[in-house]
Amino acid sequence: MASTYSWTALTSSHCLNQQSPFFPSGSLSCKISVPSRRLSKAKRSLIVTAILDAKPTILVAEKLGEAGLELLKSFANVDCSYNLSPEELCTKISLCDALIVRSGTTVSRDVFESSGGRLKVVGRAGVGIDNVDLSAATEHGCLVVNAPTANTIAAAEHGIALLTAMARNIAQADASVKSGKWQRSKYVGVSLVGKILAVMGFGKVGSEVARRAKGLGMHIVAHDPYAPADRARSIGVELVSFDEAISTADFISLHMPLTPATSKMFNDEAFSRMKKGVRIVNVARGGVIDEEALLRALDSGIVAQAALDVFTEEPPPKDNKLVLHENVTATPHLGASTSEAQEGVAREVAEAVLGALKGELAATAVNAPMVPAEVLSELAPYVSLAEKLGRLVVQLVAGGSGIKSIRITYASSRSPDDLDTRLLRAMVTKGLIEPISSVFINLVNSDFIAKQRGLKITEEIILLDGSPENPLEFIQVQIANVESRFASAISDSGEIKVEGRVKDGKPHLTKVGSFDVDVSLEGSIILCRQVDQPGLIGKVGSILGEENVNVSFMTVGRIAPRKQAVMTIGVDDEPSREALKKIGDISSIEEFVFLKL
Ligand SMILES: NC(=O)C1=CN([C@@H]2O[C@H](COP(=O)(O)OP(=O)(O)OC[C@H]3O[C@@H](n4cnc5c(N)ncnc54)[C@H](O)[C@@H]3O)[C@@H](O)[C@H]2O)C=CC1
Ligand SMILES: O=C(O)C(=O)COP(=O)(O)O
Repeated sequence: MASTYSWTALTSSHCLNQQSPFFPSGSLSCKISVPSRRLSKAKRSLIVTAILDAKPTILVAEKLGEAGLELLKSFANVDCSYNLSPEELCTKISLCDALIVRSGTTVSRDVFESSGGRLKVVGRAGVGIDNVDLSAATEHGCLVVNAPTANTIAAAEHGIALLTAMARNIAQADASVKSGKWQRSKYVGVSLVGKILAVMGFGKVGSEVARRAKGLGMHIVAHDPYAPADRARSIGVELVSFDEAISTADFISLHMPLTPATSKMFNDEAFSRMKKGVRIVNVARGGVIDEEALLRALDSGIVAQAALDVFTEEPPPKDNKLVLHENVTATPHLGASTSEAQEGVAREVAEAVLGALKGELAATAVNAPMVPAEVLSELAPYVSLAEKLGRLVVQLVAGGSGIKSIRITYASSRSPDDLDTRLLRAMVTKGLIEPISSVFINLVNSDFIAKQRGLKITEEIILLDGSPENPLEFIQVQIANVESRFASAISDSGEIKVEGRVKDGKPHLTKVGSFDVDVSLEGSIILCRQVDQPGLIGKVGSILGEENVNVSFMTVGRIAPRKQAVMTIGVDDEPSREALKKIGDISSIEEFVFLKL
C-alpha cells in the first residue's frame, strides 16, 4: 500500500521574489508532516522536489471566468470554494497566499487578521472594492488589486438596457403578458429622444453610458467633481454641479463608486430638488441611494420610476418594498454579467494577482502606488540601495535612543515631477523598521507602520545640474536627535548620516557621517575609526584572514593624511565575536562597529 505523506509549504521560494517591494525577505517557511513510518529515500526526494516546486495557494471565492482560472492554475494551487460563510472564509484564509472575489464576498478586517500574515494579495474580479476593507488590507501589508476595465462596456450596456426597459415598462409588461393579461393602455411609456439625462459619476462606465445615450438622441449633462472637462467636452457632454444635474434631469443614471462621501448622497433632500416625474437608473452601488428615501419619493411621485441593479443589502430581503414596488424594475446585480466581461475580468484579475505574487508592482493596485514596470526596472538598484541604507542607519543608533524623525534626501538631475519617491521611501522604512520589529514592511503598509510607530519621515529632493540619465545620483538617510554607536557617523550638523550611490548597477555606501567611504553594500560591513597610519589595514586584514572571513571591499576615508580616518571593510562572512574583539583591541582603533546588511 502506498505511504501517505503530506506537506504544507507556507510560502514558496520561487514565487516570492526576495527583492519584491511586497514581500518580506527570507519569507520561505516550510512545514513538513510525515507519518511516523520512515519514508524511502525516493519518497523523501519526492517531498523535497515538491517543496522546491511548491506553489502559492489561491482561494477563488466566487465564480470566475475559465480563462482566468486556467491562468491561475498554471502557477498556483487554485481552491475554488464558493458561498463560504464568513467563518469558513476566515478559517480557509490562513492557508492562502491570495484571495479572489467579486462583489458577493465581504473581505473584512477579520479575514486579514485570520490570515496570520500569509495573505499577500486580494484580487477583486471587477471594479468596485467597497466589499474589501482597504484599511485593514493596508495595515496587514496585503495588496488589493482589481480589474477596472474589462466590465465597463457590460455595465454601460446594462445601464442603457435598464433605461430603455424602464421607459417602456418592458419588465412589467412582460410579467403581465405572461400572466395572461393584455394591458396596452396600462403600459404606455415615455420617449427618450430629446430628454435630459444626468450621468452622475463620469468615469469609465458613466462616459460609455453618455456616449450610448447620445446615440438615442438624449441631451447629456454629467456631474463628477474629479472628471476632466476636456474628456467630457470631447464626447459632447457638459459637466455641471450636483444641484444643476439633479434639478434639470428627466433621467438620472448613477455611476460613482460607493465611498463615505457618496454613501446615501441620493437622500430626501436630493429627491426634493429633482423634477417631478424623474426616472432613476442605478447600476453603481445600492448604498449611494438612501433606499427608504427613494421609496418615499416613488410613493409621492417625485420619482416616477426606478431601475435598480444594485441594493444596499444583496440579495435584498424577500419583502424589500423597493423590489416589490410596481414602478421599480430590478435586476440581481447583473451589470458585469456578460460572458465577454466575465472572461475579461477573470483574465485581468488573474494577471494582476499572479504579477503581485511574483513580486511585480501591479498596474491595478488599489491600495499601493502604481509604479509602471519600466520605472520599476530603472529604480530597481535604488530600491535595494534605499533598503540597505535604512538597515545601516538604524544599526548606527545607540540602544535606548528613540528614533523619531528621519530625513531622506534624493539628489537627482531629473525634475522632481519625474521622480516617484514613494517606492524608495517605503524601502528605507522597511530597512529601518524590519530589523528592530516583528512586522514585515512593503510598499502597501510602509507609511501606515511608520506613522503607527511615531516615525516622522521627511523627504527632500536636491536638483543637480547635469544629464538626467540616471534617476538618482545619491540617496542620503539621516536620523536626528539620537546618539550613535559609532560617533563618526554623526555628521557636522549633528545627525547620524549615511549616503549611498549606485555604481555599475550595484548599491554602494559612499558616506558615513562626514567621511567619504566606498563599499559595495553586500554581505556585512565593519566600520573603524582610527588615526590614519601605515600598517593598520594589514592588522585588521590578518585578523579576518585567520578567521577565514573573506574581505570583499576595503576603503579608507580620511580628513587628511595621518589624521582621523574611517576604514570601511566589506565582509562576505560574519566574523566571530572574538575576531571583532581583537579588532577592537587594536590600540590605534578608536571605535568600530559591525553592521549586518
Ligand atoms: N452593477 C455592476 O455590475 C457594476 C457596477 N459598477 C459600479 O460602477 C462604479 C463606476 O465604475 P467605473 O466607471 O468603472 O469607475 P470609475 O472609477 O472609472 O468612475 C467612477 C467615477 O465616479 C466619480 N466620482 C467619485 N466621487 C463622485 C461624486 N461624489 N460625485 C460624482 N462622481 C464621483 C469619479 O471621479 C470617477 O470619475 C464602480 O465603482 C462600481 O461600484 C461597475 C461595474 C459593474
Ligand atoms: O465590477 C463591479 O463593480 C461590479 O459591481 C460587478 O460585480 P460582480 O463582479 O458582478 O459581482
